[in-house]
Amino acid sequence: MAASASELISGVRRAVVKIGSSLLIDAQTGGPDTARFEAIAGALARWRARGIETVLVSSGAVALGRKRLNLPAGKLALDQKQAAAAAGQTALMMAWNGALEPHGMPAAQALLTFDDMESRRRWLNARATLDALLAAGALPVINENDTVATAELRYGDNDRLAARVAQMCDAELLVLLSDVDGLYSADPSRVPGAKLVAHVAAITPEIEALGGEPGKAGTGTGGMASKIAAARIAARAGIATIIAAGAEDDPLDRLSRGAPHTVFAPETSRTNARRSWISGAIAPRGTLHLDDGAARAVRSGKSLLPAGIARVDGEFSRGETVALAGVDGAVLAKGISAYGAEELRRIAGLRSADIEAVLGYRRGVAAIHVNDLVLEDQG
Ligand SMILES: Nc1ncnc2c1ncn2[C@@H]1O[C@H](COP(=O)(O)OP(=O)(O)O)[C@@H](O)[C@H]1O
Ligand SMILES: N[C@@H](CCC(=O)OP(=O)(O)O)C(=O)O
Repeated sequence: MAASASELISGVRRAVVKIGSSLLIDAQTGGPDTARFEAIAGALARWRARGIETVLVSSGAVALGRKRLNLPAGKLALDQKQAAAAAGQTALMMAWNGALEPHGMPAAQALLTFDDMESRRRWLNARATLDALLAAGALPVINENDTVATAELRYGDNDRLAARVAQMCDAELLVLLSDVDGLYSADPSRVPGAKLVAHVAAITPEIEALGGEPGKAGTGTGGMASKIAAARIAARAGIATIIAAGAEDDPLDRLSRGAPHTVFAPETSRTNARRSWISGAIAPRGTLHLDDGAARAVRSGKSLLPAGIARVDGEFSRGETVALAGVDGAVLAKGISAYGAEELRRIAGLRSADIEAVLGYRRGVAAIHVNDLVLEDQG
């Protein structure tokens, strides 16, 4: 049986909620729709009270900036769009600050580029920052850094960015709030009688065809095609996606009470997705030679501590995939190193408590966290 939204939500610890421009802009004034910001902030606060941490991905900068800079309606040139994003982003964050502050959730802006998401090292940095923000009780509010993004290297829609953020911060659920309450058999704004698709088990070409032309929608840029593309990224990473209407008093709580929506099921588990990513690493950039105790610990499902590393071969940065070899030289696992090769050479053989004294900082207790390790026979 397919899991309903309420079942999915009840098991979630961390989620990414993306909200589209069409919901946040007051159609009359072109400015922020304050009531909508407040409604979403309240919904996020109630999720937090239920123990669900959320990262918000908010569009709206270009639309708000267009108004602030008195730019014409219609398609903007790239440089105009970038200028609009710069002027609109401050208005967007002022609106989120005003809405979130009364709930004791400081809004923390993070502007990400395509490069941040696709380069492993920057990805790890961004992930660490988001973790730290959530641990400190802040609400990360993410947008694409449109002002510096180049035409070729940008998502352009926040749906796919949100899916990558969900993957990055190890969320179990991605919620795309829009002006439509799900995926329909045809664009409901044009085809009366179009039917809601409640559950998508697999993103087939027939499902993709329902997305229609990307970028045809009004205030938003992505349209349904980019939401389906986002759901696909999430599904492959083991994350469920829900598309639902955001124009309600509590759009998140309503989902638990059976409001209409579309669920896209994950294609795999999050652990399997991470494992296939690690074991698919074509050429590990280095080898960590372990002592017997460490090899036994890794085989029995524990993290690798620096204490058990006897030698480090190769040159690699933190976040890159390395092989783990036993005393006999045979590779027993692969994993994503939390430290670069140079750092590991300095802390190999040390107790975790001594890492900071040697490096001046500590990235983590483990050299490779168990979640980032795949035994050879599991690959
Ligand atoms: N098959 C479909 N089902 C639902 N909506 C669709 C479909 N095809 C196109 N759309 C359009 O996509 C719009 C949502 O995309 P968009 O305006 O970009 O939203 P957002 O600003 O939330 O990202 C809907 O309002 C609808 O007009
Ligand atoms: N970074 C852009 C996002 C544009 C975008 O994806 O819009 P939408 O389709 O409404 O989510 C902005 O803030 O305007």
